[in-house]
Amino acid sequence: ARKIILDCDPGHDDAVAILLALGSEKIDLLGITTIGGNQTLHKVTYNALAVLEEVKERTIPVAAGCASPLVRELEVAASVHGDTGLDGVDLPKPSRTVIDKHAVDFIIDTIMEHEPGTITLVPTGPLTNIAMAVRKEPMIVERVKEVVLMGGGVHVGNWSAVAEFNIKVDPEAAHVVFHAPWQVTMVGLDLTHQALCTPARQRDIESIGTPTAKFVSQLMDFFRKAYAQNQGFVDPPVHDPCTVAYLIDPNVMTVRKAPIDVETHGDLTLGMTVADLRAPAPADCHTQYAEKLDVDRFWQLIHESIENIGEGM
Ligand SMILES: Nc1ccc([C@@H]2N[C@H](CO)[C@@H](O)[C@H]2O)cc1
Ligand SMILES: [Ca+2]
Repeated sequence: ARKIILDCDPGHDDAVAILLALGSEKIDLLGITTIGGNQTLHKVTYNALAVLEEVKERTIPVAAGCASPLVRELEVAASVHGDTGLDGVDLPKPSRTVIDKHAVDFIIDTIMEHEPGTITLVPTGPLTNIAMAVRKEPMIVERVKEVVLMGGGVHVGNWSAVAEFNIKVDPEAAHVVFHAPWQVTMVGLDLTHQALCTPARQRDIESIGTPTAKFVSQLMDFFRKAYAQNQGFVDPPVHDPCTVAYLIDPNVMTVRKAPIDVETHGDLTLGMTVADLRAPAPADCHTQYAEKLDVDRFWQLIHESIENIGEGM
């Protein structure tokens, strides 16, 4: 199984990414690290613990990370995730708390304790924790198998005309991550906007009939309303699980190698991920982005994970 650390800011779609990972035997979720993003660090950390509690998962370590971006002030996405960061569901009270190690140290220690090339980092929020880990222990760059992140986009934005939220909240951190010489797969909005939770997909999930299925459906009810009101979508795109789906089955999406850089100064373009598509990617290109999603396969993976979770881990 693919050993991953999920660095997230739950967040409705982050919650689905957690469940997709938990329910797949192809994924060995070594730990969850949290980052201020969709909501404040305290709220998203509570949410991560509560999602695990919801499926009776009480062993996977959860480590809290950075409260705000490297340089800028934190900007949350309450318009889409609500005041709690996971509005629309009654969350169970977590029966445990975070480990006493900071997320940045958890990331570094886990990578340094495992054989080189075995750990995959899966960031689905702002990239502050990942950038801090690279700066504190540069050795992790060569030891990590790869980074598969939800963020950015090629010619598409959701937090400005051209920038995606996770990148725009902390562009300096994103710049560090995209420039470190490791393999980065950017699962951006051009891909994730294909992962729409239509009523039919939601009904298919709910038909599984377990409390977890109901929980996910309730999350989607809120997410649909928030996305319709604030982003003008008919159905909400579930961004974050696309990263985990790619690790379960790489055929679930096509990827294209291209040099990708991050705008950290522009007025109109701050946080834009700029892919250079003018020529074939150079041989040593270490960045690629996801283009086309096999939508049915994606939702099949989600369905299977929720079924596998059954009445709880
Ligand atoms: N409008 C909006 C803003 C932020 C997010 C969160 N940021 C990423 C998508 O931009 C995902 O990780 C998701 O959790 C989703 C929608
Ligand atoms: Ca997220």
